[in-house]
Amino acid sequence: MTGNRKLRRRRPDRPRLIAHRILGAVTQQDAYANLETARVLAEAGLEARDAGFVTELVSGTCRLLGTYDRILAAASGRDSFDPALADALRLGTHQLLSMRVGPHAAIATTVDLAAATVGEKVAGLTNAVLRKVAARDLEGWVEHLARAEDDLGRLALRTHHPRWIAQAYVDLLGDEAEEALAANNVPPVPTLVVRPGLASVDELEGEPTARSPFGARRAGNPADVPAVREGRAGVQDEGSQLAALALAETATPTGPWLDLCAGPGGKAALLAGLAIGQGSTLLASELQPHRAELVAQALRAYDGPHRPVTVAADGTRPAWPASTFAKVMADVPCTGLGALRRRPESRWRRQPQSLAGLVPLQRRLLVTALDSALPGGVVAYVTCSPHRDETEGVLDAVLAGRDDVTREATTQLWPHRDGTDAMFVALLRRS
Ligand SMILES: C[S@@+](CC[C@H](N)C(=O)[O-])C[C@H]1O[C@@H](n2cnc3c(N)ncnc32)[C@H](O)[C@@H]1O
Repeated sequence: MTGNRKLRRRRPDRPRLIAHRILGAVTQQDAYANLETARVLAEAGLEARDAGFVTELVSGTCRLLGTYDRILAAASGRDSFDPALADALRLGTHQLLSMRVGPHAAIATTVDLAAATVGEKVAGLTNAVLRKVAARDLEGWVEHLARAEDDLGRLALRTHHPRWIAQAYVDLLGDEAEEALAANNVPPVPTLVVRPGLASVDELEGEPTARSPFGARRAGNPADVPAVREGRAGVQDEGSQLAALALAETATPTGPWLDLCAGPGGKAALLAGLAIGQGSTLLASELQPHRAELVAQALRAYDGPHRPVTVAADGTRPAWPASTFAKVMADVPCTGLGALRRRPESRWRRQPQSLAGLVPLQRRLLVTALDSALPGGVVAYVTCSPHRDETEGVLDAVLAGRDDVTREATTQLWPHRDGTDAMFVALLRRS
């Protein structure tokens, strides 16, 4: 590269530089794309149009990351790149294949970005690889790569999921799996929820949710809604609202309520208001102190004699006597395979081995939840994953050893059927 050509290199534009920084935090430091985007944009002071461009660039790139990596490998003949170069190429690929950015602009701006963030030495490689990527559209690439695949591999490629997740969906849904997987590629409109007794649904300024009487869908920044800013409302998927409602509406003896795995506090915030409405008090318990702090924040607007209590505690070693609670929410840590619409990078980060680590914990937490319930009390076992190992598998293993528990109802929600996260809810009554 001569000195003259170096002088002609443009500085990358700020939105693309910011998108590159956010993507680096996601791919190299395990940040969550949506949280990192919100954090960086809050400080960046970009115009709304540029902020929208960054959000689409990052979330779209993360959602199709595995597909783009396969395209880049095929286009370059290389299995790996310097991490910062890989991120620049991924962003360029998303602009070429999934955004309305012209090929010349997508390639030229990505070459500038790679040169500025990695070094002038990668400019030629970036240009050459992206020209090859631009030779096909996304559908063409998927068809090209699918030639070497079996049926499951083709389904995974077409819907932009890793093979093991496509397999789990096929196991659950058969022919309906493709529709369900495709629904994970459509980002949902944010859903807001009131704290019962503290705000009305009208105050959410959105379209009321179909099944939860406490929610409304509203595009835009939730913090623009006064009730959200004041802690009298929050953000919560309708499926999560329905899980809390199912427990709250089940007839039980009188007694306090427990949320065993409460962080960051979505279900606890709804349950706390519903408990107050029934003359009860919610104890919200969460293992991680910083997440317990988020729960306390979510519950901050409640007051009065039945106001909720938050503690940081290990749910497998309860800090309360057995047989104490009328209603127990066990919303256990899970793979989150049911919330892929809202967490764009999650499908590529999770591995099948994640299940092996989570299932024993899920079983232990369910045992504690059941032991914590009063005779006649009800436990809601909830996952935001439809994976059989985390749902029916855990129930089978735990309930096989207990004759004091009756299964009353099971619900599996799906984005493509219900417009919610794929939340699993089982109601279990202790005798
Ligand atoms: C699926 S999230 C709960 C979501 C929450 N119910 C809501 O609606 O916002 C699971 C939570 O369980 C917590 N957790 C993990 N292990 C735990 C344990 N041994 N005891 C209690 N909580 C635990 C995690 O830190 C995480 O916050």
